[in-house]
Amino acid sequence: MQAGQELTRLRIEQMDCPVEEQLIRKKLEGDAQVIALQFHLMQRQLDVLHTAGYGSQVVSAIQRLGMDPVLIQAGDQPKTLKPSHGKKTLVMVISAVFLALLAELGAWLVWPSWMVIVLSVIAIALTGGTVYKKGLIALTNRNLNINALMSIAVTGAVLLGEWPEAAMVMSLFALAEYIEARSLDRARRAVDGLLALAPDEVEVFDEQGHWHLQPAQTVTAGSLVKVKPGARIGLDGVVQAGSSTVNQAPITGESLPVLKQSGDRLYAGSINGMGELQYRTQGTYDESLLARIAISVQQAQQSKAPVQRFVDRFSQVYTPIVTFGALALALLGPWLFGGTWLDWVYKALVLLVIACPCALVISTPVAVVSALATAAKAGLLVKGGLHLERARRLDYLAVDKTGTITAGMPVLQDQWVAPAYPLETVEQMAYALASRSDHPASQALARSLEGAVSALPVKDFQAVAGAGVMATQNGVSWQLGRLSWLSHAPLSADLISWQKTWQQAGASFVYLAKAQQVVAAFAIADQIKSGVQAVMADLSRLGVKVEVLSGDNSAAVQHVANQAGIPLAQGDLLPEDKLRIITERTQTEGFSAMVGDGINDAPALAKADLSFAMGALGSDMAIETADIAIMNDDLANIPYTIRLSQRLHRVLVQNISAAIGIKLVFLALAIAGVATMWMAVFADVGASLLVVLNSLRLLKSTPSA
Ligand SMILES: Nc1ncnc2c1ncn2[C@@H]1O[C@H](COP(=O)(O)OP(=O)(O)OP(=O)(O)O)[C@@H](O)[C@H]1O
Ligand SMILES: [Zn+2]
Repeated sequence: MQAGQELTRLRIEQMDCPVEEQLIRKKLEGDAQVIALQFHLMQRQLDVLHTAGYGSQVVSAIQRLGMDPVLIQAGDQPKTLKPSHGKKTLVMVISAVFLALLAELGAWLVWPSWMVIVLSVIAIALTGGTVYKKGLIALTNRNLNINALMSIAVTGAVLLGEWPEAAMVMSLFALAEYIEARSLDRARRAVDGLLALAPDEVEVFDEQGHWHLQPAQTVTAGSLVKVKPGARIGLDGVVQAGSSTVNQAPITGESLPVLKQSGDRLYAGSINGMGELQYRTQGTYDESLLARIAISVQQAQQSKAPVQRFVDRFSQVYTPIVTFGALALALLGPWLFGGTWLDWVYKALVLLVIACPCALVISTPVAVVSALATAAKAGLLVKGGLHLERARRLDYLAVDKTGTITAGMPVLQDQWVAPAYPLETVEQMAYALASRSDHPASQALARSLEGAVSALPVKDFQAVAGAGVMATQNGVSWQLGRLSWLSHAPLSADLISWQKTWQQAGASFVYLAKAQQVVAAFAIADQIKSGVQAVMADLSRLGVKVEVLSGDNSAAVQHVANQAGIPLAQGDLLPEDKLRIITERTQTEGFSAMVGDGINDAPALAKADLSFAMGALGSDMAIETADIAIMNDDLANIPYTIRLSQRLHRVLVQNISAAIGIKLVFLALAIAGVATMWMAVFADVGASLLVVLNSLRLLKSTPSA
């Protein structure tokens, strides 16, 4: 935000349909003081960036649209919203439909006309209030939304003396709106449920030595927090005392509880098992993984899928054309085709009802949000509807080795030390460098040396992505990492033969150099993750070509690729090599994706058409760079994403064809003069309902392999 600007966040209960979004957009977008608008329809939230001090004018502008914006204070948690339509509304709507039916029956049985009129008037009165109010506001803002169209249609029918028709239109519309609102609530709650996982209060140890309850939002980093058996964990932290199995499914999607003991990490939103735990918080609530996920999911809902953008453009053209057509029909119909003027006005009204693009407009966001919620439940953090919609197009997938195909927990196998060189110095220096890095290779060394040696004090520590780590001691430089980075001197015959032996076993190597001279080498071996072969077979069934791109030595990479059943593999790649290869593949192999876990993958991830990050629990890089973060480290989530994307696409196509198809059929019927007005309403709201319910299918059932 720049100086002189202000952000106002509003919760607007009435803003539950794209129709209202349009209304607000029209009102505020022309305003020079309003800099940017961000709609979160599913949360019924609007963020307005405006010049400082203009907030109250924004609020009153929205109030003039007949809505009640409520200010959201910083730090307010996204809360589950009350369903927008209660039992009372349902009773009213059902009575209205019943009365309207009775009026239709009465008209058919030729009851006295006053009886038919009274029944109709009551039905309209029961349901028409809000429709007329919203419709009038829309009309005065020169907007033809569904409420405006319905108001005109019902008024027109009354003026034509078609009382039962008018009652039927109004009550059917109200009924459908009711069901639609309830269905939307369901999709909304699925997302809200994800966001409202952390408890509001946690038990914190204070300076006076007491435990007391405190809002999770106000707990500072480094506090000691206690969590009771069965309770939700409120903040990210590290276990200090106690042991318990913790269900991390809400964060990672993995269904089995994980044992947590002293030193293990805990994540806000997960559920404690049978033991009591005390943990030290790492960061504040807003810095927790859960809060960051919540932000991503919210942002994901805003980035529009291509289909949605098409729909937006379509409806911008479609509604004015049909509305204009209706007007033309009413005015010119009697002249051109004969018939009474009233007949043609009626036809025009039917056309107006059909003109509503509602079904089309809501068909995509509900589907996308439902799919996002389902993905999140499976431990997939998708950063935008766009990515989910495109995943089905995957032709090529580059995978890195360490941490993606392998477990990323290598173990030291053997070490080689230059003849006559003091072993103790090697070990102490290796430990000093390795213990400062979180690269899997360094971690393997650090683990094996931990406790056995003490680290030498070093200065100027530095990590070079895809190469290694370095530092100085007494002015001499020490390096730990890949060979090509730390030395160009020829290797001794002894080291070469030692290397050969371990290369055949598929080991990876890390070298230690003093002033660019190799003084030691370490062979480490990592295990391939279980189930990788099955995932690869699955991917090839889905028509995806897989290739390993790794920074590790080619022999080790080939070894792992063979085990995993991946035919293509390249090793010895620098981060910029990975980037170059991905750039080429996006041109030659079609839609190209990349999955990786380290900072050495970041440039390539950013370049790929679609990027997955593994092990999001470990590295921030994953959440920041990748389009889709796989929280639970499970590669099977990639074919899962492709299938979910295919389902999403099917639903979107079904929705759009149903919405347009139904409209076209009734358009034809209306022009032929066969469609009555309530049939048109049925078609419009029926289509809306159909697409909403169809979209909600994405909330259920997981796509199976
Ligand atoms: N921090 C580090 N500590 C020790 N060695 C490192 C470090 N960073 C890189 N290396 C060395 O450089 C090589 C390449 O590292 P890079 O991170 O690019 O790939 P990788 O993790 O081995 O494999 P992948 O690309 O499959 O994840 C490693 O195999 C290792 O030998
Ligand atoms: Zn509609």
